[in-house]
Amino acid sequence: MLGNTHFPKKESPADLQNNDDEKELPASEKSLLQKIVRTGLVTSKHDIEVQRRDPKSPLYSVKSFELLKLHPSLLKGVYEMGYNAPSKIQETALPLLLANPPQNLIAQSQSGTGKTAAFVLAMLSRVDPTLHYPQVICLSPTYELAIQTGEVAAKMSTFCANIKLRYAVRGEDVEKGSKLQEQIIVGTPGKVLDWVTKYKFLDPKKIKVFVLDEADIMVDTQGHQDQCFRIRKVLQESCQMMFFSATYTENVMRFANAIAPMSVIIRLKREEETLDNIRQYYVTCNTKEDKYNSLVNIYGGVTIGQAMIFCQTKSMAQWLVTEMINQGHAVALLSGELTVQQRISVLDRFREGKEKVLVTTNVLSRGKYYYSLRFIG
Ligand SMILES: Nc1ncnc2c1ncn2[C@@H]1O[C@H](COP(=O)(O)OP(=O)(O)OP(=O)(O)O)[C@@H](O)[C@H]1O
Repeated sequence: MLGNTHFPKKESPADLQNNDDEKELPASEKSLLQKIVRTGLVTSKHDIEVQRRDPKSPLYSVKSFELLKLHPSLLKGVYEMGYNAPSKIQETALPLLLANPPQNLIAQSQSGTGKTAAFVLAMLSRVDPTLHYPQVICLSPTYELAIQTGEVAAKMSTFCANIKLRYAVRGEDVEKGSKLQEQIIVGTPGKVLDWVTKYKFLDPKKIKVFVLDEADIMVDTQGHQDQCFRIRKVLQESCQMMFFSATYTENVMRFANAIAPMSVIIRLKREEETLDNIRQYYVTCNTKEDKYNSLVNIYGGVTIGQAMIFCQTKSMAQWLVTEMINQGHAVALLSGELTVQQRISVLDRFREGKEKVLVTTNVLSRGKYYYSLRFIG
């Protein structure tokens, strides 16, 4: 029984409590949300900590992208993205990632500090565009996170016409017996493992760079560690391992050392969390109409920049989208039935502000949400 009267005017209404005791968002969802709502780099006041096997070996850090001697087309892509200078983690990570002979790197820093941009730049500069077979594998824990990484790679390689990327995620099919021609494979562990070991769409011996991103989320995901190890096992010993994580627990480090032995380890201590623009509440409702009314009330009473609405079922999401469109809202639906390209385009439109409301099922969330609203900005 929810209606206008039940929605709070301001703080602390009896029937709308601060939802502090709600279960923590799944890490993959939190990470994705952070990427979507983020508008720029998270800067850090802390110093980088570096662990090397030989502390006497020189450690370079660069204050400009020019000093990295990147291919001009790649440098142009970096500037086109609006990056003027390397972030703190990039200052130290990039010279290590690009050094010859290649060396393994384990890097930990919180979300938003520039890890993705760092390893994407390294991946792109290690590729030989004249060779038409996979040379880089980059693993992400979920479909959506893989797409985010692929998008960064696509943007950064705008001026590198001959570098091609292929997603190895659910819904992407390759004709049996064929061989992939793209130099970069970005995907989830299960799909990549299938493509490498079961279908042999690519030759693992030709992989020069193996990237493991969001490794802390993988550690917590059933089966991912094992799948990563199985892919790792068929790669050459000389393959450069790049291991990235937002946190630095014992489990993550055990995983890191198994995937990327003899690594240089770099860490950047965490700044305060930056999600203070997200507050959580819940409203108790009995029917979907109640929930819809509650939603309408929220729209009536609160100034909302953008909202993400998580629904438990596809049919609920579809129903809600139709109702909201009828009310004149600019709404997008992100559902499991969309193709990779369609999902990318939906997320892009939302990020660009063309759509004010994103309704989604557990495509974006692993939790069980009933109209879990998330207001952004
Ligand atoms: N050198 C840079 N200068 C300006 N902006 C940058 C730079 N490097 C990255 N960014 C931007 O900062 C934001 C965070 O970067 P990035 O996604 O690489 O961080 P991250 O540590 O990988 O975080 P996450 O794991 O959440 O993706 C992005 O919007 C990215 O485009």
